[in-house]
Amino acid sequence: MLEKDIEKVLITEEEITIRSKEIGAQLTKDFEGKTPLILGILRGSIPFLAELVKRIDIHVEMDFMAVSSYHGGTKTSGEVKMIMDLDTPVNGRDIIIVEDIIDTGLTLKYLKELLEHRGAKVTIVTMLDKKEGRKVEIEADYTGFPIPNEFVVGFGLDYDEKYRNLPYVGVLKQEVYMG
Ligand SMILES: O=P(O)(O)OC[C@H]1O[C@H](OP(=O)(O)OP(=O)(O)O)[C@H](O)[C@@H]1O
Ligand SMILES: Nc1nc2[nH]cnc2c(=O)[nH]1
Repeated sequence: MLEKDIEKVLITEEEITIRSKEIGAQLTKDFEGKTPLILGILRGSIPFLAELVKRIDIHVEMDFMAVSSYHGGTKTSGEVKMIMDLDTPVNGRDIIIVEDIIDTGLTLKYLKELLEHRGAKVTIVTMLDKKEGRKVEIEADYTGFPIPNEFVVGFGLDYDEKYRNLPYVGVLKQEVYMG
């Protein structure tokens, strides 16, 4: 049903599962002896975060923040707005931010600076990295897949709040934006 709106699949469910296992194994090694706080950025990160945490074989805690830089459609407003802050104290903690995508970098730069200012040690994991979209300098420590500069949906990523539930990452047909 939803598939009829998809022009092409960029990353399959199987590829995401395999890559999540690899990143989870790497995080297990790199954070051995620690209990990092896995920080999911709502809403887009949820499907990837759910996939990833199952592959991390050390104790972790989980919390969530909501920020927004995209206000509908495919365009960014350029500013980041705090929608829901953390209540866990973060001073001195290892925080692993989990994101669905880095594009301009504005969201993660804002979050990283905010959490570091509060005394946390921040590590960034992103499922997708659209390097050509960057407006500010920020890099992920662990990346699932680099992708070209195209607007993508699925596996958490939305177009007007829809398509987040697609089990893969894809590009919509042009007519979907016009209709
Ligand atoms: O690097 P940037 O250009 O800042 O873009 C990346 C951000 O944009 C999307 O979030 P959005 O604000 O659309 O919220 P959502 O997760 O609820 O869809 C995505 O989930 C990232 O958080
Ligand atoms: N859904 C979606 N959100 C984004 N936020 C930044 N880039 C993208 C993108 O390609 N798709």
